[in-house]
Amino acid sequence: MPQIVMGPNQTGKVDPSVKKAAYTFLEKLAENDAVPGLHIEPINGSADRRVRTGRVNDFWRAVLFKIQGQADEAHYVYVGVLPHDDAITFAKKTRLKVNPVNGIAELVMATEPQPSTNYSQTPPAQEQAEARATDTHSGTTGLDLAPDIPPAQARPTDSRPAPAEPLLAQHRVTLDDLLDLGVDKELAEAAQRMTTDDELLAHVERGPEWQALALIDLAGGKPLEDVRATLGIGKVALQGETETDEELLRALQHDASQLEFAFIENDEELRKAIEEDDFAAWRVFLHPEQRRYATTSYKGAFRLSGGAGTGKTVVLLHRARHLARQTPDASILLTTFNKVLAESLQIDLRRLDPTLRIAERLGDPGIYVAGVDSAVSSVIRRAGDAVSTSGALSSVLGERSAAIRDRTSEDSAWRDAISAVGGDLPPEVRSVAFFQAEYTMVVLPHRITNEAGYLKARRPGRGVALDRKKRQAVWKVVAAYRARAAVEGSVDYDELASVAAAYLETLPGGTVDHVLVDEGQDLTPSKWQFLRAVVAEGENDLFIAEDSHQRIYGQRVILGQYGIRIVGRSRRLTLNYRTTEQNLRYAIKVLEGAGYVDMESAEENSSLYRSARRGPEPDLVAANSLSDGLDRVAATVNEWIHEGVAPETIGLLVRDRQSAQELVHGLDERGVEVRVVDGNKAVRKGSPLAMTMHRAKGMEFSRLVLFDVSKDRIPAHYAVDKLSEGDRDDALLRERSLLYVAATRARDKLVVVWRGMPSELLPSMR
Ligand SMILES: Nc1ncnc2c1ncn2[C@@H]1O[C@H](COP(=O)(O)OP(=O)(O)OP(=O)(O)O)[C@@H](O)[C@H]1O
Repeated sequence: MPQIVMGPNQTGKVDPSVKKAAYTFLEKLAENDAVPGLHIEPINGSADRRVRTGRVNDFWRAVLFKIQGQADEAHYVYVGVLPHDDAITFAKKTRLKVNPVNGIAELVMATEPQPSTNYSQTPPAQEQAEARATDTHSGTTGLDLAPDIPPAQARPTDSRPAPAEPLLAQHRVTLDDLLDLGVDKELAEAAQRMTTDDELLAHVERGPEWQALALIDLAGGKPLEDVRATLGIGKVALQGETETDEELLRALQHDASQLEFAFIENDEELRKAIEEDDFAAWRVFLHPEQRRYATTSYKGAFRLSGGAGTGKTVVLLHRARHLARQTPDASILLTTFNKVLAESLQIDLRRLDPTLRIAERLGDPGIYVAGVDSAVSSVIRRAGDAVSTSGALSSVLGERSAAIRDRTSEDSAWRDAISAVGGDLPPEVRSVAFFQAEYTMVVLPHRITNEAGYLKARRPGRGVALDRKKRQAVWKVVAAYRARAAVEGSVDYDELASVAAAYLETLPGGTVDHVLVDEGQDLTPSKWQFLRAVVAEGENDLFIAEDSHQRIYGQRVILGQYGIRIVGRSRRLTLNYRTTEQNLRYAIKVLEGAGYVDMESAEENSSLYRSARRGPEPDLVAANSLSDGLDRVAATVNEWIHEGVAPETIGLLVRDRQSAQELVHGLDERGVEVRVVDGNKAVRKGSPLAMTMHRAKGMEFSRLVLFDVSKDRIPAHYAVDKLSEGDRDDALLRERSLLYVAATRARDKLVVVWRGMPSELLPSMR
């Protein structure tokens, strides 16, 4: 059967019915390219002898490249559907070639603009260019389909008041470097003159995807050798002037070619790739780095860090599929911070590949997707009495009844324990936040069960120094907390994770073969000890996706302290697929000025984060009052809906639940219906969504409003007041991270609204 390869799509926005017709056409082609009615025809006078058009219906034609080679069956590279005449014009001047320097496959076109057309179902060039400017997978699209963007070299660079040093020159990247890498000469020469990110982005959108990404990285200061390594660029030698079919097929398999060309495995993949456009791109087109991390075998635990939106979750999903396919009987745990995020992982896993075996129980063959607390509970349930008879329970909590009937209500239990001990407590520890941190960071991970153990415990990084007397007072509170829980037969989530870890440590081997973790920065030591114990140390045991800049819960964790040895197996993704360069720059500024440390104790760095997409600058709205702010948001949301933005892709984020209710109520009064998303409730279509910034973790929106980012709201006083200095610094860091998480949920447009004085954490205000 012929092999279909999806290429850089040239279709632009079309009706769903056209996509459906294109899918039916390709489905037939993939079965048998000799079927009459497909009309696979060469074009007279075309620039590429391999180009073909095929009949989709009376009006539309598919544009394809047929590569026969020595094989019995041909490969067809599909680059889109166009109205009949446009398809012919386009097919005549487009060419699929092998880059002679590095062997990457590229779709290239003549440079003269295409005449505009009048067909009703295809958007005018302006719209196509706009669609591309906010397109996740912008590629060679529009080398000549974007006549509205003037060629960069035609721009009057000398009209600037004071010419700045070009970006590439700032990093000592020469024209020869670019040519040696394989960048097209014209693109390279123009890129050499670019002085701003925006200018460069506008320009590189016209080149093949790999060239765009290489230039963006180089302009951002990534060393040349790293760019080569990232894209897997080496040297090749073509046999002749033009490539053979075999050389072209090999080129299509190049890591960097797979940014734009994907070998389609089955009808389902084909349907998704066609019908869902860029929303499906993550399933089909991976960055070479993403592909590497999804498929490489590692001798032990691996840590993948990367800014918000760099595709860490995408890598995890692909890696889960890769491991499952490699060893169909393997048991894989795909886990994350909570149930909501786990559910969305499971949905995306099914989208990626509906044929994957989803395990019903932890340890069964297949992929078991669960929040880490559910995975803990399932170990405890399965262990039954052994939790106690193995000594696990007492090793963590001391001697107490094995009955676990309930979950401790942590806040009130700590409050009660603190007031029971009362006056003995030094002021710097007299807060629920202190005890929660002390308990999860010191007491539980060290499995301390009595005062003597606590008196000699090491407490690195805890901020508040405690002498013997203070420790004794603190232990009294811990003992009170535990005594009450023992009576009630309750445990908190971290206690349970510690008990499950202690139980698993008594068993030989692991419960699962592989563990994949998302949002690792928010897991506590007990959860890490559990995850360490659930899989035996060895090849591909733990793969951890995390971003220390996005830690919004708990304290900073150093993985090595909990038996997770990364030792050199740690990499970072830097290309943001979600948001525009403009939104990203703004979000990164939120982080500036604060010291972040990663999960291996190294300093975090956000300076290499880049986006290949452009969009408008964020709107910063200073409202006079709450009512004025609500008026402005109502007007903005109405405007977006009027423009045709799908309501459920509009997000409104606030600091806390009460503000979410106020916002919804206020907008309702102004005739704008908004739905609050809370807890585990699924997101429904039809209305803009309001939620807390915490709840928005892991989500994304096309248009986003951060509402009431006012001085008296963020940082939230209840999160930082009454803490010791050390704990307050960390709480402030989490507030900053929360704002970063919130701002990076925006794909295309970000609006930040405050009332009166803006939050001090906002970039422009510092
Ligand atoms: N190779 C790709 N091609 C197209 N889109 C991609 C690709 N990789 C990621 N994306 C898209 O980028 C967005 C962010 O991806 P993902 O959620 O995996 O990032 P993340 O690093 O986990 O983000 P966060 O840390 O903010 O949760 C998603 O919309 C995803 O579909």
